Amino acid sequence: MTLLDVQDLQVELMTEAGVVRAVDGISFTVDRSETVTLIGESGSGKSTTAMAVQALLPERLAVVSGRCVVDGVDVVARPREAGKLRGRTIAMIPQDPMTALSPVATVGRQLGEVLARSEPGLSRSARRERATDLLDSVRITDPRRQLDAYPHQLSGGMLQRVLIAIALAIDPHLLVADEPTSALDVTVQAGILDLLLDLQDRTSAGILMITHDIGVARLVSDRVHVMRDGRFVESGEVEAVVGAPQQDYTRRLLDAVPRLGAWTDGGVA
Ligand SMILES: Nc1ncnc2c1ncn2[C@@H]1O[C@H](COP(=O)(O)OP(=O)(O)OP(=O)(O)O)[C@@H](O)[C@H]1O
Repeated sequence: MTLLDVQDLQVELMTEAGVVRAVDGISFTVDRSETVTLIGESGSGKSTTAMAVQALLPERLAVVSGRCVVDGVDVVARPREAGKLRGRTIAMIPQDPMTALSPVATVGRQLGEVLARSEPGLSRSARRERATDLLDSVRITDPRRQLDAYPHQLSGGMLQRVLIAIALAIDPHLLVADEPTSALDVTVQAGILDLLLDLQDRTSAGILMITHDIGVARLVSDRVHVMRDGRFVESGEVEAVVGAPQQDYTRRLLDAVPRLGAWTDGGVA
């Protein structure tokens, strides 16, 4: 069975300026062990899609139609059941690790709270062991000591590793990663992406990756969908799309990859 099956998804957002059709009839799938990337400029509808897949759009402000089936459950038709999938089947890796954790609780406590929900039978000491193993699995050195650290004591890259450990604590089938490296220093970005791929190998999770960065897409994706104004303008295997883009928009997106040298402020028209 396909892990995530999205068919003709449409999302209209009620904004102060009126109704915006943020997602306009897109269809795609993600299987276990597969990474599918939505790539596009800011405002193209990527994050709205990621939120719709998790039934996280505010009901009063968003009209969602189409099908969005996660592990056999259509989260558009049955948003209440989607709540049960979150934190069990679906986990999210957020964009900004600096603000995603509570500043007043230690890493160990925040990881422990997730474990207490996902594995209620664990004793306190077993939870601590499991939390240590999880930090170890995201390559945090001296994990036992880091359990007692507060978020402000860790770097952005370390915090993103902690958030990945928290996501993994529930053994998710589907990971939704919305720009997981864009808030991080370039020197640690590749390490985080490499870690995600390594964990995917071990867990067979499917990944829905959201990025505006063609370098990220190229590194992690099996397939990509290029998004513009709520629609897919081009889809395919990553090497085909990046190597021989068929659409002008994709070509301009590729050309917009920052290079050393002249700075142009053109964006992608
Ligand atoms: N809270 C909001 N209020 C008003 N408009 C919104 C809101 N959220 C999204 N939109 C609009 O919906 C459309 C899709 O936005 P979305 O955030 O999904 O795009 P995106 O590709 O993820 O961009 P970004 O990378 O900047 O997050 C845009 O036209 C955007 O202006």
